[in-house]
Amino acid sequence: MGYTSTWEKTGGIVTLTPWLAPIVWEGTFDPQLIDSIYKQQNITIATTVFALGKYTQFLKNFLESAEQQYFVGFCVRYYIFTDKPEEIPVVKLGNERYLTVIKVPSSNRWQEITLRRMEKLEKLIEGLLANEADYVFSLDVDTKFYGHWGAESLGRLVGVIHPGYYQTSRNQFPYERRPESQAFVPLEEGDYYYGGAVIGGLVRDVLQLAKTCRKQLEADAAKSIEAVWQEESHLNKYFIYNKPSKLLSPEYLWQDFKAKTNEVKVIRFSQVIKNYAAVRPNP
Ligand SMILES: CC(=O)N[C@H]1[C@@H](OP(=O)(O)OP(=O)(O)OC[C@H]2O[C@@H](n3ccc(=O)[nH]c3=O)[C@H](O)[C@@H]2O)O[C@H](CO)[C@H](O)[C@@H]1O
Ligand SMILES: [Mn+2]
Repeated sequence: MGYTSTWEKTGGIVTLTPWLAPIVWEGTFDPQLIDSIYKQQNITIATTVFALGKYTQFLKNFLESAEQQYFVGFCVRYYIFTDKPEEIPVVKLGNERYLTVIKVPSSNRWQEITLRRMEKLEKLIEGLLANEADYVFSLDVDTKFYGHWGAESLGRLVGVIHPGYYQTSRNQFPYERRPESQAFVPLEEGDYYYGGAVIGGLVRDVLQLAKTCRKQLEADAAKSIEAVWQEESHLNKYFIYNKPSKLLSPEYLWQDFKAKTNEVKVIRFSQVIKNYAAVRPNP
């Protein structure tokens, strides 16, 4: 695909940030070409996913669809954090695809489960990932892959534009607005609103992100303050001062209940519809 055709196909869509990071949309890249470039490098992609309490029910669809769409042909190592190892489904994995289950304590607050992901990610990378993988993605489990997700998503530090806010103006972003929180963002700052469901990049860069957010979460906890969107708020703060080198468009994080729009030509990964009251341990 040539340079001109790239621009012709992207009508109406912003494909570069003001700091010249690509925003990945259908039509801006050639999936076969990019995959073939990265395949020569023999890389391993670690993928962490948390399934605590009733969220183990999402694993089967997550893993089965990932095997169809996610880094097909690459070495992928899944790390599943759970308090219920006996509920991990048996899913047939492709060649060079591995799954490790890591037992973690249960929690009766969903907010604690989501924010603890930063600490667990940090420890996992420090413990073993540094030698086992080149890139890492941390993904929500209440999701399903519907389309190709390959090497076009790789970069030093990768965030996803939240599907609910890609057409929203900055002052409407749901950043943490209380100055007491470490996640505080003033009204005149911020570039995009990123979703907490997808974080990626080189192992070293994701480690730095996880460590920083973990410390900020602890500082907040010491003051008995919890950011409005837990670790997602801290992630958004981090990305303002440590800009991602690549952004994924909402094609990489949609929501099943949302109607498809003109801009989004392909839905690759999407939050499934869930009954919050039925799956979460607390309101
Ligand atoms: C689309 C998106 O960006 N989603 C974010 C959003 O809400 P969500 O409604 O997507 O949050 P959620 O309930 O899916 O929780 C996030 C993740 O935590 C895990 N989990 C949660 C509860 C539980 O009982 N068991 C369990 O395992 C699971 O991996 C889940 O995917 O805000 C959260 C902030 O707290 C996270 O930043 C989510 O990533
Ligand atoms: Mn979710």
